[in-house]
Amino acid sequence: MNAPISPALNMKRTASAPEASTATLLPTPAQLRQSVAIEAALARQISSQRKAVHDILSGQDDRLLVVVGPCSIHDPDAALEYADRLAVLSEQVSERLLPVMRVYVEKPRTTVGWKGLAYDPDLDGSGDMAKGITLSRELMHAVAARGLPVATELLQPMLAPYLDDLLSWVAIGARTTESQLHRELASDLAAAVGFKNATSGDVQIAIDAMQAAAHGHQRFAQDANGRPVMQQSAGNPHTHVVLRGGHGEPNYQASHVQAAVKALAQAGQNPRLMVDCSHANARKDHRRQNEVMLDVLAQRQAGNANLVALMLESHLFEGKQPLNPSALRYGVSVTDACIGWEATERLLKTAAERLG
Ligand SMILES: O=C[C@H](O)[C@H](O)COP(=O)(O)O
Ligand SMILES: C=C(OP(=O)(O)O)C(=O)O
Repeated sequence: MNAPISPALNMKRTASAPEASTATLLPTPAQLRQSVAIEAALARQISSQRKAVHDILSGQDDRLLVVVGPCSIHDPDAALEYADRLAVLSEQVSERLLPVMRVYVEKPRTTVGWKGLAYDPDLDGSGDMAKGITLSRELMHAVAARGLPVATELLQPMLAPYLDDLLSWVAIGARTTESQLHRELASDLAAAVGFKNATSGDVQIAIDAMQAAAHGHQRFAQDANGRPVMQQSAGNPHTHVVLRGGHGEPNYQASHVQAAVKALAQAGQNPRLMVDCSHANARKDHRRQNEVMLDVLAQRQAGNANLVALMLESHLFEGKQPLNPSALRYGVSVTDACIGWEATERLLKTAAERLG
């Protein structure tokens, strides 16, 4: 397939879709957890990295949590080159920052579009999900094995048991924070969860989500062998708001942060939060992530201790490209535009210096 994924192509696919729906069996979570197993030492590393994230969110560790990496993964080799570089940089800034790598294998779409490595690893609409979830788990394992904590957005609750033992931080995205299913899922995770404000800019839904996720829930789930179960979750006390702007308007400035912190305090929730330097906070222009980050650092230097975390969308090379499988540039995003590696390195070193 040579054509990029475009609305026209998606319409063509819909037109040629089979009249009756079809089903293809996938491996169970237990099968995949066995074939891509976590060794005891890696399990200990992930457990201590989760605790480090929890400690930042509770104010016991005053480092800055930085969730950084590609908008989406479409090429595991490029992702691993990125991980190698980030692992070296992490060592250099670890006194003041805790970098966590974005390994995003599912993408929520505003309408239609490529939905990520887990859904379509061959980037051609063939939808080889068995390969997609295997590659996703292998990649997360390889990133963790390089010593990096792994972050992802969990979108399809059924995918969580394939991946969640590898995760140190989880996003519930702007399009799903209000969803009861995603709040229930968050209540059952060991990793910390950041709830994004809505695409409209509504922050209250993220605060409501924190409240809902802190509770135990009885929820429909599948066990490791894929059987349906009634799962009783314990509730997740390690959640926070992510300010990502809304409807093209930023919400990272001091007045927005102050308003969010006040609303969190009124709801009796953790006031420590993350600013996403990308998305509507950057008005969808990746180059603006720089100014968002510098503003947030200045707020923190001015004494706002509730700004404990940042998110950056960054890849090996700057910008984005159309998803054309036969003409892809290596290390460039196929979803939202990202800053390149040099800018990423500069920003993380600047943050470490300013918070030193
Ligand atoms: O972070 C990525 C995108 O902003 C999100 O997946 C929505 O993408 P879309 O509006 O291109 O569908
Ligand atoms: C989809 C993302 O963000 P949001 O939910 O804020 O749009 C993302 O961070 O990749």
